[in-house]
Amino acid sequence: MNHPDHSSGSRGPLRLRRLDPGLPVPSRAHPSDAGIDLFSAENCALEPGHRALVGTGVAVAIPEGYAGLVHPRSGLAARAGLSIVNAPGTIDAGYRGEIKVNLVNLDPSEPVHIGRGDRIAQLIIQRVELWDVQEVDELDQTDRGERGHGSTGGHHRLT
Ligand SMILES: O=c1ccn([C@H]2C[C@H](O)[C@@H](COP(=O)(O)OP(=O)(O)OP(=O)(O)O)O2)c(=O)[nH]1
Ligand SMILES: [Mg+2]
Repeated sequence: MNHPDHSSGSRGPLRLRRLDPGLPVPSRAHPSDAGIDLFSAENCALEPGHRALVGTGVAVAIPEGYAGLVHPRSGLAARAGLSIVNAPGTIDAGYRGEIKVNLVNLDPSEPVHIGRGDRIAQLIIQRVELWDVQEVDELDQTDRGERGHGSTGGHHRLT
């Protein structure tokens, strides 16, 4: 069966520069995966609760109207407690610097060792709408109104 190629559409592929040619070009592990896996350009050790801004050795040119979101990888999260402080990190369309990942070790007792070349995060490119902001005196009335932060209940065994 033929599968149409939705990988790049008419906008072309994501343009990426390797700032560190010793690392492979980031790619999807499977053709239909959402995330492009990003490599660590560094070796680092993270003690429990500690964080580090880790380079990926790549810069990208995301087209206007899109953003890059840097998400954690679930395997490393489950196995080692590795996450990202600002998950998901936002890569603006105009940004041409190195993508960096603010890794954090959420394991309570074990350090996490990151090796150069390890896949530490995944980049997801999403369409975004670029809204202007207009200040107003009144907002429209809705059923929810100002109720939030658990106002609908449903937290098992919490008051
Ligand atoms: O995980 C991340 C998040 C951001 N960035 C880069 C790309 C992004 O376009 C830029 C700014 O990110 P953001 O707007 O989230 O940070 P800020 O603290 O608001 O910085 P700025 O004042 O530069 O906008 O930093 C990364 O490399 N990795
Ligand atoms: Mg900003």
